[in-house]
Amino acid sequence: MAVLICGGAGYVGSHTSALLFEKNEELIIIDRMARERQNAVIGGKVYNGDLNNSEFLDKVFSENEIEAVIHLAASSLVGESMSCPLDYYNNNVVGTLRLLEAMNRYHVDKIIFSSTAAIYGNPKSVPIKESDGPSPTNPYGETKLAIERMLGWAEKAHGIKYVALRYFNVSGAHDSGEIGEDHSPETHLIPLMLQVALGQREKIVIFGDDYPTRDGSCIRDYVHVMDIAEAHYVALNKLRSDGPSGIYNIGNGEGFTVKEVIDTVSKVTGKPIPFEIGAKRAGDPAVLVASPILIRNELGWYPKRSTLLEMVESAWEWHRRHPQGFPKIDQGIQKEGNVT
Ligand SMILES: O=c1ccn([C@@H]2O[C@H](COP(=O)(O)OP(=O)(O)O[C@H]3O[C@H](CO)[C@H](O)[C@H](O)[C@H]3O)[C@@H](O)[C@H]2O)c(=O)[nH]1
Repeated sequence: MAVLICGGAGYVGSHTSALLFEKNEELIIIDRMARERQNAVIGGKVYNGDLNNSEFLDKVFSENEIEAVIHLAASSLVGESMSCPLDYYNNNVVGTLRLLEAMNRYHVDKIIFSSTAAIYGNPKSVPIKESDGPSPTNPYGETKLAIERMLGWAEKAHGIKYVALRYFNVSGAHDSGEIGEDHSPETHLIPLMLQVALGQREKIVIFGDDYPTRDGSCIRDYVHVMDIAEAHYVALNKLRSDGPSGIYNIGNGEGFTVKEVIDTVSKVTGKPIPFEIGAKRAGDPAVLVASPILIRNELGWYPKRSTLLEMVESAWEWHRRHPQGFPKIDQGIQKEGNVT
């Protein structure tokens, strides 16, 4: 039986797919960008399509024997969600609703869901525990919280077991240096800085320097993408062995300011990273740092590449080797494959 990975051509999705492929899992990947990003996918049967399309889901579920779903298909930019909230509800909440309906129709009863630290909003205390009340400050976080709650009700009514993984700030790349972070347009801090180091950008804008933090810039908990991929595999095996549903933080338990990230990127790349101070970004909490204790105690997962240096080195390896990101299809580099 196969594992269905929704959003398997995205940043976390492609690394999770690669890990499961290396573990000899049978994979079905669906992604609405599967054609454009086919070079991000190293194995499995790939379908190009949208979760909101129930007929498409019927095709995927009827053509394959699916044991479990790993669901990472979502719009995930905090700033964009502030200006296009309805798109976020449509892509994230409605897309997941259609997926759960399909799982229910085809009697698939296990799902690993990619949730986010954005559901906490401005935390009352750090490190943030899963038991701390959710209070999102942006529509992106609201949609992920709505989905977590939908999963809870779907379990009660339909017996669909779930693990929701609340990612903090994903960073780094696959050990091969052949898969990595490639968004268009890029908005994330570390890849933007690496573009400065590559000479593709002049400088970085720090979004606010009067937050109540040690140097005034925002603090985030960065976690390596391969550690996140591993968390999905661990969670999948927990559900396979009849473990209970659960919601877990996926972070390191340590936070770094934007200015500290600049210093690390400069050290790793050997290049200065010029910056200027800009306005705060709407919806940005000052500090997000995880308590990663619960998942360690219950699932035995902990981050193995936990230093910022390791994460930036790994991201730099990918960006250095692939300064333009994945080869684009219109550049004529196309893989043999069964993109449907
Ligand atoms: O040009 C930039 C880009 C970012 N930042 C700052 O750098 C930090 C990290 O920003 P990212 O955009 O890299 O990441 P976010 O923290 O906004 O978002 C990440 O965490 C969120 C949860 O809070 C969501 O999960 C989201 O998908 C994920 O990318 C933030 O404090 C942001 O204000 C800057 O100062 N300048």
